[in-house]
Amino acid sequence: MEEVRETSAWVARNSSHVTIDSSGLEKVVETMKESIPKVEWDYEGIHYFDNGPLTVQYLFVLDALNFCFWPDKDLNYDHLAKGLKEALLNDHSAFDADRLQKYTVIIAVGNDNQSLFSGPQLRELLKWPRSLPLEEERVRLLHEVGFELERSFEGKASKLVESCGKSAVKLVALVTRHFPGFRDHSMYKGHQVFLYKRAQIFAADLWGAFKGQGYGEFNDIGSITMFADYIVPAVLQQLGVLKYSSTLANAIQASSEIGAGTEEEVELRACSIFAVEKMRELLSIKCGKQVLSVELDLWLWSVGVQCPSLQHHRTLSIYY
Ligand SMILES: Nc1nc2c(c(CN[C@H]3C=C[C@H](O)[C@@H]3O)cn2[C@@H]2O[C@H](COP(=O)(O)O)[C@@H](O)[C@H]2O)c(=O)[nH]1
Repeated sequence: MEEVRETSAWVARNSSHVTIDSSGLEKVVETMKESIPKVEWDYEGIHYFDNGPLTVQYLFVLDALNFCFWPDKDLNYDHLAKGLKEALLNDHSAFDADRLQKYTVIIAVGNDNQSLFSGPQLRELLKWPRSLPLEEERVRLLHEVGFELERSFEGKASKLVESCGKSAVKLVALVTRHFPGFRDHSMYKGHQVFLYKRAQIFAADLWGAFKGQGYGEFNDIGSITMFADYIVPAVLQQLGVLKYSSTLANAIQASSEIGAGTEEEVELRACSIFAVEKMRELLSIKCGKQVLSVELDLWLWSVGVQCPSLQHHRTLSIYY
């Protein structure tokens, strides 16, 4: 993911609101000298897994919807992973490409209070009692996944993965080429910046779930960067690796929304990618330890979600 690395580095070099504190970074690396924290993929035991193509379909649907849980304070990633797992256990064809194109949202209600749309509703699939954040977008993205899988990959996410010849880089390129909803990029000070959070986490989820074998075998897993979400930047800030301008720090503290595509938002995400790359480099130079960004990400993310007081930035976005 050279373009993710390069454009994030450009943002970090030109940033106005977020900086990377090299002494903070060194301190964190110092604490990791003895042992690098290792977190098992699915340490929570919440994902569907059957070691076959249905798991690939599950992970692709999961990562198509893996964004923006915070507007509902009771909702989080676990609900999505578990809800989709349960749906699949109840009905093995729930994520068939034709079915994905039929999920609906209550957009309009008729005079008799009946939904004007038939078809199963996404929130029923997830057994969520009220509307989901960005629900219309979630339904639109499900349709896009179903439509394009049917059109180009015989309806199967496993075919998409098979066509990448064990390359995570190719997988990310193919996913972003075929599925516009995964094209996570921004304009920043006149430069196009690539972040590709959901496309990259799909490759990482395959790698983690299949333990680097079968559908999860990638010869270039080291090319994937961390996944720029809203949890890891907050953890990096808490660890003293990221420093925010006082205006940005106050906005996050006050839970004010940070607009999608603003300088602040792009910097929070891009500087996180750059900081994790630096952390990885430093671990290699100082301790001779080779770590993957994916492994650092999973550790940082698990620290963040276990800290209920963590204040993260709030952006309405379909990308993370
Ligand atoms: N950087 C990074 N971000 C991640 C994940 C995951 C889940 N990965 C699973 C795969 C295997 C593991 O066992 C994990 O269970 C979700 N997120 C992001 O977090 C946010 C949700 O937070 P909250 O609202 O508190 O649930 C939201 O932006 C979501 O997209 C990750 O791994 N890394």
